[in-house]
Amino acid sequence: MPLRSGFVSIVGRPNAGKSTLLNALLGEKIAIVTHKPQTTRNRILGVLELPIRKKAAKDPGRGAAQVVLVDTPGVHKPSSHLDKRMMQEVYDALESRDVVLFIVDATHRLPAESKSDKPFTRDRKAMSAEEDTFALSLLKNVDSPVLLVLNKIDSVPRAELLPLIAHWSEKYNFAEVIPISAKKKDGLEVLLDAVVKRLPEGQRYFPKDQLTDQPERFLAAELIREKILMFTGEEVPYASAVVVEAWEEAKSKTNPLTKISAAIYVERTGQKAIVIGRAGAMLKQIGTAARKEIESLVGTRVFLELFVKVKDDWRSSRGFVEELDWRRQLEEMASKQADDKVRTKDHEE
Ligand SMILES: Nc1nc2c(ncn2[C@@H]2O[C@H](COP(=O)(O)OP(=O)(O)OP(=O)(O)O)[C@@H](O)[C@H]2O)c(=O)[nH]1
Repeated sequence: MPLRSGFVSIVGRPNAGKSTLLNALLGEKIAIVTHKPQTTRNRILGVLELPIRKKAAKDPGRGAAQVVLVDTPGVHKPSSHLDKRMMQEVYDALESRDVVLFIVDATHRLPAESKSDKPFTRDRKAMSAEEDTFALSLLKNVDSPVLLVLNKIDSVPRAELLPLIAHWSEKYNFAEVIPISAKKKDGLEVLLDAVVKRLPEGQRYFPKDQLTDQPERFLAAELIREKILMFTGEEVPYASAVVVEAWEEAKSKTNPLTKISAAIYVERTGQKAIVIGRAGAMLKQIGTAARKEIESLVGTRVFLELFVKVKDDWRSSRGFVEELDWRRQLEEMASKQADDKVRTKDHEE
């Protein structure tokens, strides 16, 4: 059976569980996850290699496939430059895709239910018709099949799923509806079957053993940002950005140590004080938690140095927001390396 391959974009409102789904499908953490909305800022590719699954009694089997998953920032109406950049990442991810997964949080109550006197718990917010309509509007020009993925079914009584499916199916002609729990890894095989059968036959886009297009250096920055999101409150998570400024590979083979130095940018001095904490306690907590995860990512001990810098209103600065884009940082690093090589050559001549 020939290989199937293609790009599959995961889109949906903030907090729907897109990054959790990406990590669950890959079996590795390549995207950070928090309970705070708008955690993901850039689109991230995850490459999933699927071997053949042989036919069995009740299983029609599945051919081999390479599924390139594209995680995207949550769909929201942009206000700052950062928001606009995040939404551009969503638009880019929707262009010429083979399949789109539109993921919704099944714990959100239907608008009709919201009017009832059932009390809402923190985890069961009402749907916002306006935000959902905005998210759906992005699918207007999508030619590829769109699957509706109802996530978080572990937290919703089964009986509540049918009205939810009816509600969404009225709004868009989804190719299929698939209930899952990304957190509990429930329904993922059914989802993959539905995806793979819609992919064209073709070559691999990435080498067989490549997991993501995002280099370790940038995932490390994301892991630091994840800890800031986890440990700080109020506006600080949204006003923070992390840039790895230096990365020194381990030299010793016997007891390898990777040295990393990263800057945490915030928008105001008050936020800087929060990130540093009393006697540096908060920064230490962020650093220790991030270091542990980076160590398991790179497979060596890690020395992590963190600095906190204030950049007034950086989210509204187009230039700075562009600089944060890791694809752009990568290009700049490559061109600097090329310049350095030329300079060394000049020197030798
Ligand atoms: N109960 C339950 N919670 C889930 C499930 N999937 C994700 N979550 C939780 O939902 C929250 C948001 O998950 P993310 O994966 O960061 O969501 P996202 O859509 O990538 O969010 P943004 O980056 O804001 O767009 C986290 O607290 C997850 O643990 C699920 O299947 N069940």
